[in-house]
Amino acid sequence: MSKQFGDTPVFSDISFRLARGEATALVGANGAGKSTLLRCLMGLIPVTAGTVRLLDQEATSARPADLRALRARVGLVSQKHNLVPRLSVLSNVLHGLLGQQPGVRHWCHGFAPQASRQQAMRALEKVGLTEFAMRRAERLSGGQSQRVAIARAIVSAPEVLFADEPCASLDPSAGEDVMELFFDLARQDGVTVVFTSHNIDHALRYGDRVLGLAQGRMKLDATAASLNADDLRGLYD
Ligand SMILES: Nc1ncnc2c1ncn2[C@@H]1O[C@H](COP(=O)(O)OP(=O)(O)OP(=O)(O)O)[C@@H](O)[C@H]1O
Repeated sequence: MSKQFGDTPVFSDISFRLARGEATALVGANGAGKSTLLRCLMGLIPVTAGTVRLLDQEATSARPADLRALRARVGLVSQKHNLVPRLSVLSNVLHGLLGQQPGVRHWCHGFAPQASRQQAMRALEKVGLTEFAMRRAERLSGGQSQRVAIARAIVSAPEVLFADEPCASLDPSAGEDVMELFFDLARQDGVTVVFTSHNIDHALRYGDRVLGLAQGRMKLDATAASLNADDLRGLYD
């Protein structure tokens, strides 16, 4: 596939396959096109040429309703947690169910069906934050907020998780905790993960496979076990 904004190409003629249940690290310098590629994979923005097949469905030509159904099977963790600050932690986790069950009932925990609240509490349990369920999201630390964002991403039991620099805004220790937690949960449930990172060590440690974007091309596509840090540093030259 290829993607350009106006006349400016971001990447051209790239092609790759993601294996189910595997974690793929997407690396490359600032502006290489990692976030753009993730957004294309999720069908949030159109590709300029080529196709994206996601979970055995053609995402690029899907009708809006089919695309919505497809997105409901996918979770996203972004660099900034994007929680709604004035709402409770539990309400924020419930927002992860909006793709499957749209409507105001999943906006605020007070209106949510009991089954959904239980589902959200189970997700909070997985990230170790049940005691914070009723706390306003604005009163959490950065690390706690990112864990809530992970709970929001996994509450709908997605088959694929996309993570755009999930620990970029965290200090090294909190970042390590978030990465460990994220990958533990993904592996337990056999979820397919694609994550972007500027941390070469994380890419090699948490990725089964590494894709490297540079100069608009996929310069690297290999198993993490076959790569060393210098192979990845070459992408930043
Ligand atoms: N909506 C947009 N309109 C025009 N250009 C865009 C748009 N989004 C991204 N770009 C451009 O596309 C290129 C790739 O950006 P992208 O954010 O995908 O890179 P990245 O690899 O994720 O970078 P970083 O590591 O800094 O987050 C950049 O040159 C950026 O300016």
